[in-house]
Amino acid sequence: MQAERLKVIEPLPLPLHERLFDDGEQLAQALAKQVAADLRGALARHGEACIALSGGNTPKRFFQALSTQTLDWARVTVLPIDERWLPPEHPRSNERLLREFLLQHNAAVARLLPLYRPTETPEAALMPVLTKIANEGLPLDVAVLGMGDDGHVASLFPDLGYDNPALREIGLQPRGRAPVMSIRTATMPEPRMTLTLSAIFTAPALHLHIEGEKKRAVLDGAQRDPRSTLPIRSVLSGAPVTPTLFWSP
Ligand SMILES: O=C(O)[C@H](O)[C@@H](O)[C@H](O)[C@H](O)COP(=O)(O)O
Repeated sequence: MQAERLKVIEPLPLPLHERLFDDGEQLAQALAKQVAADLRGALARHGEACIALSGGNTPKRFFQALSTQTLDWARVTVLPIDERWLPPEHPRSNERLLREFLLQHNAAVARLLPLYRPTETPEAALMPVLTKIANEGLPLDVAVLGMGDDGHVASLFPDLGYDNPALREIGLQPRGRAPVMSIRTATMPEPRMTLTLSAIFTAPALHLHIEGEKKRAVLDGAQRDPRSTLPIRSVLSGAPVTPTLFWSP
């Protein structure tokens, strides 16, 4: 009798809608149009809209394109998805990034809900920030996530919880966890405040804005490997809606 041949079944990649562009400028224009449509839909449905946006370098062109979109920005609330614990005038501040690149032109009248407070540490400001975000910023209507080369999203880094596994639960569990947490990581120069996936996943419109081959390879690996522990894998596996990837080389 022929020995039974065990067929190795490759795990299916996690679901992800994909919109691919030739360059960052085309991506920025398309993402701005999509997000503007998402915001108009939220405004039509419930008279206001709340959007959470990642910081870093990638989103600058997108923010500039979004700032000129026509919609009722006065009824839009903007949150940084995370914040480096630095004053808003610091060049690395995500609040500064939003004020300089998004809250201009048509979007100048939008309301910003910053995560930063002038306290020595993010832990000292956690409860007032968490309360304000929970009461005035959630649920989200739109969230746009970036990703680091190491597969981090927001300020949820791969070493999250290395010294306290409970932190990994708080940050990466898809629901039922605190919406905001303070983060310390060996890979970044300053402590952070970040939305958790519990908060990010309240957005019915969830977009990933990722550029470059290196990040694409990290994303593909996390999408296909069920053993991946990268935070981006937690986004793809836990999101209640299928995210849309906006990618260019
Ligand atoms: O504060 C931050 O750094 C961001 O919120 C972070 O999550 C960002 O999306 C990635 O680090 C990618 O950053 P770049 O776009 O600069 O590569």
